[in-house]
Amino acid sequence: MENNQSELEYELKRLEDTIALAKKQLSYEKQRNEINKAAIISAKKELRENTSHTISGLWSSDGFEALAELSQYANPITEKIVDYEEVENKIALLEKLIQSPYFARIDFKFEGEDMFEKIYIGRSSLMKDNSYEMCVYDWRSPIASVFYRFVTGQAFYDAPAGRITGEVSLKRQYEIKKGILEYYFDADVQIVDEFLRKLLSQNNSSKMKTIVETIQKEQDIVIRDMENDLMMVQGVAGSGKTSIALHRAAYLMYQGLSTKLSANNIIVISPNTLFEQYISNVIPELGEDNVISMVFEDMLAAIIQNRRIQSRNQFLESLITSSGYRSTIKNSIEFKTSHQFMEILNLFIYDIPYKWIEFEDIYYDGQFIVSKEILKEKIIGRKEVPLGVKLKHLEDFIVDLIYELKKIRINNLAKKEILKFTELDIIELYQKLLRDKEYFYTLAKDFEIPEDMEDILVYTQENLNSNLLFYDDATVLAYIYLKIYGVNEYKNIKQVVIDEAQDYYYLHYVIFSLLFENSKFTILGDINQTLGKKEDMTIYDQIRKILSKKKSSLATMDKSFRCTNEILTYSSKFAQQCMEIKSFNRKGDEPGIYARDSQSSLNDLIMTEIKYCKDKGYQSIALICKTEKNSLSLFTSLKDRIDVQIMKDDSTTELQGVFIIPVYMSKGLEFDAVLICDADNTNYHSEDDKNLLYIASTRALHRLNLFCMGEASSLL
Ligand SMILES: Nc1ncnc2c1ncn2[C@@H]1O[C@H](COP(=O)(O)OP(=O)(O)OP(=O)(O)O)[C@@H](O)[C@H]1O
Repeated sequence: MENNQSELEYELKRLEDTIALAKKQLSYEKQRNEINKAAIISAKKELRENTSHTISGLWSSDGFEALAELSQYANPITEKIVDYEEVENKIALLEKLIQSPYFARIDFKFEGEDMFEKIYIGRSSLMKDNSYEMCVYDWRSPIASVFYRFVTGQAFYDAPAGRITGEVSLKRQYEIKKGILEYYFDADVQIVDEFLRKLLSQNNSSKMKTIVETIQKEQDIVIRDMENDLMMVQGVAGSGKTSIALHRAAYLMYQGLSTKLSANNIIVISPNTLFEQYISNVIPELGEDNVISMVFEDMLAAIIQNRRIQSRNQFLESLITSSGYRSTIKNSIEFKTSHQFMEILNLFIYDIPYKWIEFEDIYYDGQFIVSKEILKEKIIGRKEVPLGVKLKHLEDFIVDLIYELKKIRINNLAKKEILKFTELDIIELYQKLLRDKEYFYTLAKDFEIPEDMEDILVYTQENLNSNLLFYDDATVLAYIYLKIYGVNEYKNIKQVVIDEAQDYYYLHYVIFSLLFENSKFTILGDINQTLGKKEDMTIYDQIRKILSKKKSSLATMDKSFRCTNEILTYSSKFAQQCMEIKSFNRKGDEPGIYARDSQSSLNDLIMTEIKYCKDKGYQSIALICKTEKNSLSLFTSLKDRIDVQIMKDDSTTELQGVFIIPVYMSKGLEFDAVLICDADNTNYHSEDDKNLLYIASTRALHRLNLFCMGEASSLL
């Protein structure tokens, strides 16, 4: 690319000045933290010296005074530590900034002004000393949106004070590494596309990367949306949904500076641990460290407590592999997470104090305290208070009555005995609901129930007797817990980001709405990547209804950035819900289907393909099988021939080198090359299997091939 010499000199000088400014600020911040550190050490010493004799006596009669004295010394230390950590964060940002201070520039003339201003945009901002003038603007600042949304000409952006209009005369992009300007180019649409194509052609790393330099206009609109309480995205595989989700979380953090949103106010919910680990670098790389990240099953486990829960991966494995039980498993989760069953549960929960709690007259030390009628009345009234809370109040009421009459505080053992009925065993209650068939069918009489309801009841009873809570029952129990005890956690959450939206069922969304009653939501999914159930666009209407937010919007993304043209065209035939899928026009090899008569000759072929991929320099080569069972058998036959890993439910290994992975675990991830290794007709024949093939084949960035022993799947 030719650059005018004086422009180049200008840019080199600009870079030098920016780095010098950042270095100066870095040295200032480092000095500040040396002082902070010394102050913390001396304050700690003071605390030790002045309070050591009282710390041991905290439980003595003058303990309270000692505690007050202790906090008098401890509080300033806490403040200094917070200050220290803040400066440490600044230091980390400046160190990154010195390596690569900005990636773009726009020349913008504000309406009514004569001169174009040069606006440099980087991953974080840099302010000139002793002024409010920006040397580099954060990519999340309002003016930076002009870079993502406009080419040269008239442009505008929305600032807190309102819409600002103006004109763009130049858009420039830079590649700066280790403080050195490698190149820059003035961007028109074609050149930007070319730049992006080169970027997308690179080989994969084991972790997801940031996309700040190339965020597309339609992605930027979602990332910066502050209008909607519920922002939904339906995007084809590889359209950047996860990227958008994470950049949006970082953007909301930045917005939080003005809206008092703190790190604890944003939660990103991941479908599983492997995915959580895969995306774990992005938000820190965007300069934000403390966004809460949670795996959905862990949230269920936190609500239910003390019971081991079947993971979604384990659930999918059993759904996919079990031939006899398959339809029962599928119908069971579909029914138990449906609106109908939720209504049945609501009737059941309403009934609990009438039918399932045995109130008793209370005696203490032989003396009558209170009648069961009074106790029941107290529980049945005040419908707006959750049952669990009322039972707790009842407990206090009885204890107080005893104290009034007997003037003694009862000990815990006696309390437990007296108050047996105020503690509910939710699992036992749920079992009763399913065991008492007459009662169950009475509650269900107005609702549509599945034809194999009897099988589902038997299947559930068996599962509840095992020491693992199955995924569907865990969902139901979490719902009952929340309805009975109310929500005590997540009260401070203001923004919830949910990826892989198509994987959650009706009741899951009800749980989200109970947990995060006052939050705003960003929900991203792809109906073509649904596993274990049928899904179409109505899922988004359902979500809208369940979360019932004032303002909501659904954006659709139809362009895939991940796969080559050939892979995308091939994968599209597995997409069941017709929607146009555009590719980024990146070329590659045609996917091939290779069948062999014996496993050993198939393995030889797979080995040849792996060698080819390695020679091409591919960093991540995924051998995808339908199930964990198939993965294990492939692993056994290859492990002595090649360095290969296997991904299982609890794997947290980096996704690098050659690995074998069941298709449902590969969701959301991507690999340089994909080999679908069991593409025969026994494994893939149904409509559900089509979705599996869609997911597996769209994981490939550059190369996709399918292998099978015997007859190839008729779906290929
Ligand atoms: N604007 C962009 N610039 C550069 N790369 C991008 C951009 N948008 C997406 N990508 C890249 O495309 C790939 C797919 O993105 P991502 O995983 O976010 O898509 P997705 O819609 O969540 O995919 P899936 O639903 O298949 O899991 C990633 O490698 C991501 O870095």
